[in-house]
Amino acid sequence: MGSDSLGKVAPGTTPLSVQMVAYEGVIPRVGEYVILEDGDVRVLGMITDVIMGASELEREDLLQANYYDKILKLIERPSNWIKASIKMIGVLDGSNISGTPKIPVSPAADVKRAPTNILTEIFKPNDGDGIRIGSLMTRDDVDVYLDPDEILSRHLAILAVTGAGKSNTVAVILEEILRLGGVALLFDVHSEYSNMSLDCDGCYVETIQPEIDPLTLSIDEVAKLIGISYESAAKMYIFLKRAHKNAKNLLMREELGDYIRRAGIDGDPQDLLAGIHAIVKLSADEEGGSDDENLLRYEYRDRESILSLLARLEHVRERYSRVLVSRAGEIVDHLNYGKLVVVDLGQLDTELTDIVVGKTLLTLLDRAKKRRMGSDVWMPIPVLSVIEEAHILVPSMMDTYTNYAASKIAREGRKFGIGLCLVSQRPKGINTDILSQMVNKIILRVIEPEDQAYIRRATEFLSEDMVKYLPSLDIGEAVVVGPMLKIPALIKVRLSKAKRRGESLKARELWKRGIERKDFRDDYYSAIGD
Ligand SMILES: Nc1ncnc2c1ncn2[C@@H]1O[C@H](COP(=O)(O)OP(=O)(O)OP(=O)(O)O)[C@@H](O)[C@H]1O
Repeated sequence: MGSDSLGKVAPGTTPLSVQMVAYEGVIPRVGEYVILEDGDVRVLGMITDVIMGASELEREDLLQANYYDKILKLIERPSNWIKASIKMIGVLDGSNISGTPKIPVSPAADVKRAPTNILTEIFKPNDGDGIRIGSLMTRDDVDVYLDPDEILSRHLAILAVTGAGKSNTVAVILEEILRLGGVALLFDVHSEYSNMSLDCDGCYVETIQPEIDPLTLSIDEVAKLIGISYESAAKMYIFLKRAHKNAKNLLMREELGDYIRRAGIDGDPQDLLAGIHAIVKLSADEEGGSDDENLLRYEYRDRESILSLLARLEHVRERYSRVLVSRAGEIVDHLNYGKLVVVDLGQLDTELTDIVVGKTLLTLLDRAKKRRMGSDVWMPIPVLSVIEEAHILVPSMMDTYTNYAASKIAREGRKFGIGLCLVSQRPKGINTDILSQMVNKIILRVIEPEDQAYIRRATEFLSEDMVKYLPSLDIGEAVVVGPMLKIPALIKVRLSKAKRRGESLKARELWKRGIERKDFRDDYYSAIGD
């Protein structure tokens, strides 16, 4: 028996799985890659389960531990045996893998630990360079690379319970994409990545506070912003649509500023939302009977809808004044090669976040399409867009704007160079159609059986055997499936050197620092003279 020999195949084999019995003293590890040698045929497999027994203790009538003590006194050590289940991955030709064998491997075939050089060859980057995500969980001498082409064209989901290492995985992937000169856009819902620094030469990160020029909003986007739709409030929607159209016409004729001034509201003469607000306000003041064709005509019975629309516009303009900025540039204009743009959404509520993300994704796709069609719009492609907290923005039970935009990118992004990466701690809360189009998945620890079942249903390459590992994974350990890897793998994600805000709190250290600095509330207020 060589040092890499683990055991022999036990009788009762199938083309898809076998059991092995281990040599004495050898304990195979779950997740370990093995090679089954059957004559000239070499089959790569993975150990999916290990069971240990003790021959002298296996009589059915040994129902009390005292019996075990008595036997152990006689024999000192029981003769332990180990059996392991092996799932077949494919037939090996050198380091090339084809499909699973068509006939079962013969009993008593040798089972050996897969050699490092073969595994290194399997997990190395395709065209000389790739995304170095970490190493095999059972073999830290084997680096694992993901194929960026596949991530960009078949998308990616990173799923796990909180604290299992999702954000670190995102940081590693972004760092690697930028190292390759790539372009990335991250929607940072909790300001976790804002102002982070990445560990890669020549790459850079820009954190932007989102701003939207109301002029770039479609009528449906404005309606969403003020919380109405044709279905929920038909009259208001129709009045809004007319005001939107009239404001645009006035803006083109450079007359919008007059209306904004006449209405006595704050606003840049180019601010379309201020213009809509002005038109609705003047129409309310005129009680529907104005001769001015740019104002809204309405019957007295519809006054309630006009007043309600006015109240909503006032509320939205006041609430979102920091984001709705006339003449603001597009977020996608910040993208560049070797650059990560972090959109800091931490200060925004869910409704506005949804509009910013949905609108930016659609602009991204639109620009990429135009560039592809040869129009002279500049846009660096391909771009990986990352949505954190995907269960909020791309939910299964609600019709959000981001849902619409993400599903368009999931379907069409591949053709135009827009990849999507969804990150979530509540997989079952994500829209199932979109999740299943994230063909590549990195799944760190997932405990809830419902989440596991949901992921399983939405993942083409994920077997039951692999789902079994999910609850027991340690921080940073992950099941990785999809065409970004040649074969599914259990990996340990490497720790990124990026500095982020979202890392786990070190409570004792922070309290100690506070005590040392005498950082107490009363001292603080007396120091600032309050
Ligand atoms: N691969 C890893 N190796 C070692 N430590 C890790 C690894 N991944 C994450 N950690 C550590 O675990 C902690 C949590 O990681 P991280 O913030 O990435 O988890 P998360 O799943 O994104 O959590 P949350 O859902 O709360 O955002 C961090 O302090 C991080 O340093």
